[in-house]
Amino acid sequence: MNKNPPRICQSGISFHKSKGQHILKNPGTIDKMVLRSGINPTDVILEIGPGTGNLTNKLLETGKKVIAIEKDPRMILELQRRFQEQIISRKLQIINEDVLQSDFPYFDICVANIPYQISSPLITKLLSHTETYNRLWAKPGDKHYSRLSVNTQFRAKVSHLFEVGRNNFRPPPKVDSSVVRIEPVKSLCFKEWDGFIRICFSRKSKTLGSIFRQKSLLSLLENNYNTLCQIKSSEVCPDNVVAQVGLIDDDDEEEEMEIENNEDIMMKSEDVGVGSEFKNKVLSVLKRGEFEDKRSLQLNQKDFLRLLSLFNEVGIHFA
Ligand SMILES: C[S@@+](CC[C@H](N)C(=O)[O-])C[C@H]1O[C@@H](n2cnc3c(N)ncnc32)[C@H](O)[C@@H]1O
Repeated sequence: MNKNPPRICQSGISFHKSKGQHILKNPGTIDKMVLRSGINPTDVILEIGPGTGNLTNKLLETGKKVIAIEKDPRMILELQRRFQEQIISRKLQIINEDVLQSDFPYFDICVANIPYQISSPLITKLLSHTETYNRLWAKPGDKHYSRLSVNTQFRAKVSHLFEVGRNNFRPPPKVDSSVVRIEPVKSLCFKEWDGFIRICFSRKSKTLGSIFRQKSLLSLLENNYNTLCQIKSSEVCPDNVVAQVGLIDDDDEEEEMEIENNEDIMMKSEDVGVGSEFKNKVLSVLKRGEFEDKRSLQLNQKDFLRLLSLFNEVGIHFA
């Protein structure tokens, strides 16, 4: 006999715990989730696992476009029955797929009551990372703190919003839940940020003063600087030229890179010798921000942003 029989709960559909089908039955919790998710006026919303559509309904009430990915065909039929009008007016798009196997459509914000079984791979997929959480959220001073931590926290801000007790679900799961907001940060050019962070973490144990004194690095930065100055004076489209002098390849796998040994960087750096004027410019930025004697392992997100903007202020760029 089946010890864990499915229970009939809504519109004649039996919910399977094995598929993570715990339907939110408390309208207050749904309202609060939508309210606190911080949806912007132009956002396209992605909902993962809409089930019978209780959260979908509230999301549609915001007037935004909703794209819902659901694996269970029985739920799809129910959604099609419940939201005929919104499907016709293209306010709701339903995709009948396993979210872990499907390519994400374009979306600005993801609001979902996600199935517990897939929460880890799903969040990993959402953040496009495969690393462990320790490394993702490590802070300065933690043993896991690395270029990866800084880059992930650059891309996403994570905050805990509120708790939802297990009795708000039908059937109730074994544990209470948390509503968490994972907010991708879009403001800065990631390529430039990543180029800069790679350099800062190239020799973790060294001070920034010693890293930025390396001839190969100074020569590379000076080449970039001169090219940008030429672009400015001749009004050539900067994007094209900056791409040609791109500092460092996008290789997220390498956590630590020794600049001295990195042929990739050396190859891109034409050995033109470093003018002392340029070297002074770089060192004066470090001095101005009091970064010369600091090590990357001690710095947080704000410190890195401040140093990058000090470099940018004097025309030094990293992408
Ligand atoms: C926790 S229920 C949430 C239902 C509804 N959104 C609510 O708030 O009441 C999770 C839903 O995710 C669906 N689901 C489970 N695994 C999935 C997967 N791999 N891809 C897409 N949907 C999945 C289940 O069928 C179920 O409808």
